[in-house]
Amino acid sequence: MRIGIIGAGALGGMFAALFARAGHDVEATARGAGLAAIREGGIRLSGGYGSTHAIIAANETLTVRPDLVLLCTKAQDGEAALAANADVIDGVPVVVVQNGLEGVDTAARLLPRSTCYGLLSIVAANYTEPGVVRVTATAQSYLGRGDGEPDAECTRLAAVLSDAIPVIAIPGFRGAQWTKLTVNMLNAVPAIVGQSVQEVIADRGLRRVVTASMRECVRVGIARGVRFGTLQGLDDRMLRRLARSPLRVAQAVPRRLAARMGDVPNLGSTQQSLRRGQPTEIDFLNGAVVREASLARVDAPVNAALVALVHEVERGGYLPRERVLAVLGG
Ligand SMILES: NC(=O)C1=CN([C@@H]2O[C@H](COP(=O)(O)OP(=O)(O)OC[C@H]3O[C@@H](n4cnc5c(N)ncnc54)[C@H](OP(=O)(O)O)[C@@H]3O)[C@@H](O)[C@H]2O)C=CC1
Ligand SMILES: CC(C)(CO)C(=O)C(=O)O
Repeated sequence: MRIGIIGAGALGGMFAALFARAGHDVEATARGAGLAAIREGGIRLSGGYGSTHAIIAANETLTVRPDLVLLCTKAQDGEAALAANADVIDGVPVVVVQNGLEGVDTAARLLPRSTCYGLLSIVAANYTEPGVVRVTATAQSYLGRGDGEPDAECTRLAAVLSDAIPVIAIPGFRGAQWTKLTVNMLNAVPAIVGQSVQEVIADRGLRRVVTASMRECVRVGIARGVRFGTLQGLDDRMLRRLARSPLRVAQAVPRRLAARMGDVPNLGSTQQSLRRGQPTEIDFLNGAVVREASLARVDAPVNAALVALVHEVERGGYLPRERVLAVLGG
């Protein structure tokens, strides 16, 4: 199959290399140093899905109409990247590989003739240098759209994606996006202090802040009428319990999620942007919680404070852990 990958960074580079290894015909888009490196030396993938060196076509935009497109940019770049490729891909099925709540709706709005799905991935991929990706934790990924059962096309695409990594088609995709948003409460604190997810969760004080942001995310979801999807060992019942629990009890959830990442330090995708000197996706992660809270007319002070701290780091570098502890007043 001819597969177009828009944004060959961490996850996009991983998919491009794994689809090429599986015998698909891959064209990827990238920009700047990433594009130059892929054109010159291909993509070198290592880690959880094995090592492979993929020589693939790479351009600023797709030059050939594919049978399937994966949008793998950070959320803030999705709209511009789709618009730049719209002539070639409108009408082609699109899989949006993105965190946050908005990617699939954005793609469906920009590409009215395409059927757009979202892929929720808990794989941890580090884009260590241009053209080089290391998978530090493997995991099941989840494909879907909307609120209902997966349609036949979704099931077919899940099988195609499984040529690269294990993917299942799921019902209730919107609820699963909220569960993934809750998991992504793991991203902000490591990005603020410059440590791995595992280090942050091992730190009692920082873990309390991560737990508080997760609990707040779930409370906001409940206020918005969300039924949380089942993903990465979490489900609606568990998350509702987390929303009612004191932090001392609720911290079991981030602990379990970090344990599932294994021993290889995972920076998270937000901190990786910072290390490359780029703006982060935080307005689509903790920022989404703040926006949804405002729609539900409830407060989200922990998430609002974390968004502000990540923006401060974007401007001036990592902050001491005390600044994070101060979010909970201690
Ligand atoms: N990395 C991970 O482990 C995980 C990431 N995710 C989610 O997946 C999504 C992708 O994340 P990740 O792979 O880490 O992101 P990366 O930043 O590593 O990769 C995105 C790539 O897209 C490129 N890009 C941006 N705009 C364009 C454009 N207009 N044309 C061509 N290329 C473009 C970027 O280039 P440039 O470098 O120049 O900006 C970058 O190389 C995010 O929503 C993230 O939250 C989800 C689970 C795990
Ligand atoms: C699940 C996690 C934290 C994996 O790294 C992720 O989604 C991210 O880094 O954005």
